[in-house]
Amino acid sequence: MEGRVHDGTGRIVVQDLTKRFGPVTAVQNLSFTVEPGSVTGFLGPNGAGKTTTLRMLLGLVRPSSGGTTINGLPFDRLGNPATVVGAVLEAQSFHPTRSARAHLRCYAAAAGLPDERVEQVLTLVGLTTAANRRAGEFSLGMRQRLALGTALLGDPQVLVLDEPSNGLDPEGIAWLRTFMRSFARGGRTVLVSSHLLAEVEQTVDQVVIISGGQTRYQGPLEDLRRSQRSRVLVQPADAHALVAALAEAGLTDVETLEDGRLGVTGSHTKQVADIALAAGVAIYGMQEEQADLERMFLQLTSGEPGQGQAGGFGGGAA
Ligand SMILES: Nc1ncnc2c1ncn2[C@@H]1O[C@H](COP(=O)(O)OP(=O)(O)OP(=O)(O)O)[C@@H](O)[C@H]1O
Repeated sequence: MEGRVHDGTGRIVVQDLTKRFGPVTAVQNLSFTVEPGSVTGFLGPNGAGKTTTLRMLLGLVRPSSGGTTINGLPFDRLGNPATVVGAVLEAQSFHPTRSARAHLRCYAAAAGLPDERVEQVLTLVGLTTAANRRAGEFSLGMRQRLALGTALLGDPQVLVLDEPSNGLDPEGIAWLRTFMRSFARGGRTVLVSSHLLAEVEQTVDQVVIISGGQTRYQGPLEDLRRSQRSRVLVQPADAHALVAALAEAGLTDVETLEDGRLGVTGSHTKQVADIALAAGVAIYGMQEEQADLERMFLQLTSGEPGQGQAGGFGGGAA
């Protein structure tokens, strides 16, 4: 397509990016890469610098230093950007009396796209029946769909969404999740920001976690999950005997909890039960404590700038 001058990959690269607003350093030496064919969650608490980073990526804010590229090019050299990257940022506003269809036609015309594309996009985002209604009367969920439709007009290779679940009902969230997945499955790139890991956990394959304007972790969500080792909580008749038997089997990361149970890290219920049986120790109760991703996310993001834990998890840290 005309204007699509790029390396063809759909890759997003953020390199040594820094943005200062007067005394506030919103983003500090941030580096990460977003690969095509996957949904990447861009995560961090409120004020972490997510929106500022996305605005720099989209050419809306000038970096103090460092830079960003999409398809190997900075935003202002993308030619016809609508065909490369579509974005839904926070606080989208529409002309209140203009219909959804008229709104999309307006943007399509500006990007040199035919009205036919507007009809395709209305179908894509499920707004066909509401197409002639005024955007001012739309619910928040419908406005989000319209914003997404606007972003998709140029059939972009890369989709950037800033906290898109805000204000969506469960049905809308489920729909968006399916949409993002299928978009990425076709080999395209999705970067979606959120301040809640739980919100995107079921959607994303990769995560970039930032806090205080710095990268805390970058890599597959699965690696992060794996790095959080689960624990078996066990109530034995004879704690001393079980601790000794576990140690003999190489399980030495064992602690005694306040309620008298043992917490065995790095094992699973079947292994602990087998060891107890072989040692002749009766077990009164046992339970596996699931890896708590949210707790890890909070740990990762609670550090101040300069206290990053990057490098400590899963080997994919930036
Ligand atoms: N135009 C601006 N002028 C001054 N400070 C700003 C400006 N934009 C952002 N900041 C500051 O930069 C920091 C990062 O803000 P940013 O909006 O990028 O974070 P965020 O991770 O997107 O948070 P949220 O989820 O709350 O939107 C904050 O301290 C914010 O107050």
